[in-house]
Amino acid sequence: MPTDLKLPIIDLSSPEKISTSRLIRQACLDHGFFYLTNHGVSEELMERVFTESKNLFSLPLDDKIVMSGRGLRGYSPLHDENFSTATKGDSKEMFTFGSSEGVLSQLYPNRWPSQELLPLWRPTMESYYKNVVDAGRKLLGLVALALNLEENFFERVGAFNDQAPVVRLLRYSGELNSDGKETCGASPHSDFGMITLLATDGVPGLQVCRDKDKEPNVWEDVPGIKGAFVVNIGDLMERWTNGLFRSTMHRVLSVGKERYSVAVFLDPDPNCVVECLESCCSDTSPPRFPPVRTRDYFHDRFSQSLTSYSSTSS
Ligand SMILES: O=C(O)CCC(=O)C(=O)O
Ligand SMILES: [Fe+2]
Repeated sequence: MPTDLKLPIIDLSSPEKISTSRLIRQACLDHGFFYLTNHGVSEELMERVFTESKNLFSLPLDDKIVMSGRGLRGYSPLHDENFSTATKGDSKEMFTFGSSEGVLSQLYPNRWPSQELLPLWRPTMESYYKNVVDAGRKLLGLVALALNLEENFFERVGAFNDQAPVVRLLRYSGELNSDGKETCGASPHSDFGMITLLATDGVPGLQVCRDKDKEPNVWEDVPGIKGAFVVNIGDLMERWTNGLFRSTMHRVLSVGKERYSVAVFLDPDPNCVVECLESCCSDTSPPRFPPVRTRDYFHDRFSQSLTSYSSTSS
């Protein structure tokens, strides 16, 4: 039986920036995961987002399929994403959207459900986007302080802006294997970007594996805390920090119950080159990863994980 992981709780509203950034540093070194409270996104807005998400996924498949868009925006059906070659794909549906402004929105235009079908959908989601991105900006400022950088570092180097983050609504069908084997709603993976802010409906299933090299993998449950985000470090942040901050492997196990969650990926701008921070390398600890442009890195990762992406991209 997996045990609950006791993750640190970070209060984003604390005026004590330095001590908060120290707590974040420790959480990122130890777990790569923490809870975020008092983040400024109201529970009322979160509830509306979950209601609209359920409304969308409850539409007939024909109405959803017309909103498919190469995996990166719009609807992705069950089994589209797969991080493991051994399975038929994750038992989840997804809907992804981003900012309606900027270059990314021209490359990958948002797909919105029709106003006749879901009149409150777009305003609710756009409001959520704005609110979470504001929280994300504040959080990244503290992450920068945690790395002994200037608070606006990630904006200054062109990594963070209002248009690069992406929201992913998820619905896990909850189905269990008839043979009693573990079934994954989301197979084991690490997130690609800088940082992820996750809200769930309280149904369990999220688990982390703190040491992916240990066989067999040890999985620990991450229970939800009402109103709090579960935050985790992504692979590009791990690369920036030369592995100091951990992009921890996680998965969602099916528990025989439908589950909804909303992940906001604070991805770097596609043109941002991610290379080891000076403060994170030395003669004795040289850079472990070569510099990489975010766009190229994401292209490789999505090609490996998303069927709808690899079937249409070159
Ligand atoms: O739904 C969850 O709890 C986790 C989702 C997740 O890990 C992801 O979409 O990357
Ligand atoms: Fe994830």
